[in-house]
Amino acid sequence: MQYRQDILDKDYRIADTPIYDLKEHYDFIIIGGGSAGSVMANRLSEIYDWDILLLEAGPDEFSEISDLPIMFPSLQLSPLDWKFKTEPSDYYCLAMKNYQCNWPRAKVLGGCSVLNAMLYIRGNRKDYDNWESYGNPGWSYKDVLPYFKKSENMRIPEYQNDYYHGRDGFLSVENFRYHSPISQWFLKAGEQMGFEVRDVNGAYQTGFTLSHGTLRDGLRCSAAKAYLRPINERENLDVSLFTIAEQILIDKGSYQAYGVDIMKHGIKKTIYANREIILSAGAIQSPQLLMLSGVGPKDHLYDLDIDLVYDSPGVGQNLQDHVAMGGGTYLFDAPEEYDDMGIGFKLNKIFTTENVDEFTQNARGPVYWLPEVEVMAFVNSYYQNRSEDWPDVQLFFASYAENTDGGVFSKRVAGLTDDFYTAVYENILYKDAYNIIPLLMRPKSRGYIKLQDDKFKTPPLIYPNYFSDPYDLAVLVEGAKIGYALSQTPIMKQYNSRFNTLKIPGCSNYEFLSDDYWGCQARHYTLTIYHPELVKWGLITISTRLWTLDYEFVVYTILG
Ligand SMILES: Cc1cc2nc3c(=O)[nH]c(=O)nc-3n(C[C@H](O)[C@H](O)[C@H](O)COP(=O)(O)OP(=O)(O)OC[C@H]3O[C@@H](n4cnc5c(N)ncnc54)[C@H](O)[C@@H]3O)c2cc1C
Repeated sequence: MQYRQDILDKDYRIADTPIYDLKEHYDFIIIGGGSAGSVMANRLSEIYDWDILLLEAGPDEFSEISDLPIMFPSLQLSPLDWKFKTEPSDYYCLAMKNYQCNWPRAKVLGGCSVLNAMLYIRGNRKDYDNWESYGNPGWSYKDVLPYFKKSENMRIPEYQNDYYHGRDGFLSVENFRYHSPISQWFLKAGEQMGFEVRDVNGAYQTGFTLSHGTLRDGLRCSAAKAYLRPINERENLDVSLFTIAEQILIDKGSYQAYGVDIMKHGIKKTIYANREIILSAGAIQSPQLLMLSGVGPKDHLYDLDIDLVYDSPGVGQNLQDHVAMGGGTYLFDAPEEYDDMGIGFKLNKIFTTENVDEFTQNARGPVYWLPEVEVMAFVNSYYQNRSEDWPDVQLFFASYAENTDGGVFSKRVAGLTDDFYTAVYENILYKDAYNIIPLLMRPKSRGYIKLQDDKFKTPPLIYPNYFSDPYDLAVLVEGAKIGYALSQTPIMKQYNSRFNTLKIPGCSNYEFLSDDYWGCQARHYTLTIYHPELVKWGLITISTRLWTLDYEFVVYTILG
């Protein structure tokens, strides 16, 4: 890394405020220095008169790895991951060890933006408009678009002057610097199926695109890099790393949150807020901390001997996720001009001294590659009104598959069992292959989160209840079939594209590639696309009673 001082970024790193330098009072205390917390710290500290404290349980990011797009999956299950797992199920995650899916969540300044796939994707126009129609002024598409533009530093030349994009924001957006030629096949295949190749963050969402990334000069642009490093000299902002907020202190009479008990390097301290406490500890730990602080379903808190502050049955409920189906592996014959290393991702082809030199000395090459999602598409399943631009399925196209990495990334992060991997991939190890992964845009199934005990360090119990609404499985199957149809387009057939015929163990009694087979595959190779959320927008204006949030995301009192 001595050649890449830009990655070390020494002058702009965030200094950790030692515990003995923390003040007793701040105007605002932000719990969780992830994507949301980093933005809040930046925006609030624009007001010089306000003192801000940002609390983050993890360290600063280890940029040597996290900055490199090719290393995307490697930080999962590392010390920067809380390493959550779903509770065992007999209906989904069946190909995973102990029937539990991994649910990575980052423990680092910048939060999940430090270990995410860097894909820059906005929500659909109609979703925002629906939120507003449920009684949440300020959340329509026309209202949120200016904020997307304000936050964005669009660096893709053709979009820089586009109405839908901004150039002056903190978060830079670029194309990935390296692509496999297969990415062009995917785009062509989309066109051959009648889709447009377009900016899916622009006027219309339905269509195909090369993935846009939250990248700066080809490297990851985490929320910490985007929003915190540029303001590292603001004197009214303290950032306390390695700091766990263990409890939010709430006055039982006024329901006003007034302080936070923290633990840093084994030392406890209470810090008080003059104005607001902002809870941005992510989708899992925000409800966990609320319940530990006495706000949650009263029976559950009673069972765990947690002192009830406010009976709020909605806390931990309404859990939903963009669930996906893994295992959409298609083999193909690489054109003759490519040697036996093929043209997609192969583990032994990437980590070579040549590629490392190319990266360190010329800032080029496969280190700048995100093979997992080279291209993405938003499409309508059979269940969705196709005249509307409101797709219900997203497809990820990877110039890589579980067999091409020898299981080093994919098997490990998904938690696939050895038996599953052996049955489905061992006979095709390192053969040219690509993946198509369908995921749901608007799942109907709802899960929940519960505490195991009254301690923050004990992971909460996560029940995603994937496919508890059968509609979700039906839509996902349709998404897989659209992916399959794409594999049969003339451009893909030109390379003898064919589905991996090694059957999923547990699904062999179903006719191969029938709807039942696809459904069985989804229930075995169930994948989180890492987007859990719990906010119930329909109730948001009264949700200060349920959730401590209102539509302005003010979190400082329970009753609004
Ligand atoms: C593997 C992966 C891939 C993803 N890919 C994409 C993608 O390509 N594109 C995309 O848009 N989204 C992606 N996401 C989702 C996206 O990154 C998250 O939705 C987003 O980062 C969540 O932001 P947040 O601020 O709500 O939570 P987080 O970013 O999770 O931040 C919460 C922070 O709070 C800290 N914290 C928790 N509890 C406490 C406590 N008690 N005290 C102090 N600190 C605490 C945590 O350590 C963490 O840093 C991905 C997520 C993952 C995990």
